[in-house]
Amino acid sequence: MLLLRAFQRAWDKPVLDRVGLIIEIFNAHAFTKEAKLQAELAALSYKKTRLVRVRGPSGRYTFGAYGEAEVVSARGRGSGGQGFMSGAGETELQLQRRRILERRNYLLSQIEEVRRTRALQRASRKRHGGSSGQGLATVAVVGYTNAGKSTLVSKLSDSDLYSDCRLFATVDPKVRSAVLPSGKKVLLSDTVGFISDLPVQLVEAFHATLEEVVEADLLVHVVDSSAPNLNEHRTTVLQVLQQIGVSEEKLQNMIEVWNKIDVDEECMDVDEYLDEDEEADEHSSFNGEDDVKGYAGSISSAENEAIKEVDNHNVTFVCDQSSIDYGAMEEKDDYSDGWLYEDNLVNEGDFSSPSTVADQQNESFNKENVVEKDSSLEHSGPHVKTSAIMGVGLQELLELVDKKLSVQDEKLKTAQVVERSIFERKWRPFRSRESSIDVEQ
Ligand SMILES: Nc1nc2c(ncn2[C@@H]2O[C@H](COP(=O)(O)OP(=O)(O)OP(=O)(O)O)[C@@H](O)[C@H]2O)c(=O)[nH]1
Ligand SMILES: [Mg+2]
Repeated sequence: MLLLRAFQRAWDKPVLDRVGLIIEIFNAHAFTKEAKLQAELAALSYKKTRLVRVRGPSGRYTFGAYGEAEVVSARGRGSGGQGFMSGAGETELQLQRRRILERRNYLLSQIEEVRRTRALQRASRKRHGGSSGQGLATVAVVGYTNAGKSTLVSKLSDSDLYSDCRLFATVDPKVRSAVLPSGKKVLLSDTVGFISDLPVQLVEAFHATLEEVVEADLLVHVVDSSAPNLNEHRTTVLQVLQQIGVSEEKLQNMIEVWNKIDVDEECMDVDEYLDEDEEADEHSSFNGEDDVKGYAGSISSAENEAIKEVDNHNVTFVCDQSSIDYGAMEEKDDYSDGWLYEDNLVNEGDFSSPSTVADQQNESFNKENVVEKDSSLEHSGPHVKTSAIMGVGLQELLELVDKKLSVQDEKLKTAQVVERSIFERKWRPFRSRESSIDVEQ
């Protein structure tokens, strides 16, 4: 934190660490009431831990987040003298904390209301969604940020969801309907992308969004197959899914989509981007300060651009689309051949018993992760290779979704029949020979 302030003073510009930057981006992309509430909550939780002593525009000392006013000194927190609000019986720091807490409680109550509304909407969708009065199954599309979830959902549902080569293009879930090859209608839920080391403030703030995932009938995990550290992305997504309470059964049943097969390397990787100056930081003269993660350190032109854009509330992720060779893709004859794979999730006997689905999938994934990136993707589970942007592999994906949902339907029907037959059986008092024996007087 000290280092951040030093940079801030030296450059006379706001300097953000990783968490701060992510929260700023969420804020900049929040348009709906729900997203705005959640982003403010995250910002507030972040601010609470970073209150420092500042001199306001009036010259009065108070506590605030650095960047709000001139930082004077962090000393004197909770002390008497100027730190006290006269007659209020609480220090300035306590006052600021109380204000944050009050606002936080208000936001939480609002978010709770949004959550209730969402639950009602979900229940209604489930009950009345289908044209025949039947409920609709929900398929949540999850994955690391920038994997291509929104592009995929748009293509599958023939709609136009916002997608962009930037961090967290989607900050609130959107539901669109799609028709499966069997003619069955389903709801596709486009969700917020995950990121490694998801700031704790964001996990809490986006809980309402994550509920969509927990409640879905089926999950589709979109992996950006062109990302240099896709293994890490994959692990992150599986871990977050477990953390938010997705059942092991649902994880086992999850379909994996290896997207962006048309490109080897497109966007600069999200983590590379965020972590780059962590590395730079290590080589800076401030080496050893461990609480600086993101944008402090030597500033490359791309990062400089990002900081400026955050400042203007127009955060952009630098991306080079020129590496995509669309012409070459169009020349290929048959895209559908070999897009669909259905290997077993875990090749029993090959691996030492991993404890969770995440472990299992990753062990399987890592085992095959040899030098060549393409082969690293083989044998990790039921998966479909797609290029969402070019509409390749979508039919295969829909077929797999169709198949998975009908298997689930069958299981559900069988379970219901078994349950009914148990409950419909009449109960008769148990009669044994002993019960007819007279008790001796
Ligand atoms: N080359 C290529 N680019 C793709 C493909 N799918 C998506 N993209 C691009 O990848 C970028 C991110 O796509 P989005 O659909 O916004 O990704 P997302 O997973 O929804 O991202 P967040 O909402 O930020 O989590 C955009 O620039 C898309 O045009 C694909 O199959 N091939
Ligand atoms: Mg998106």
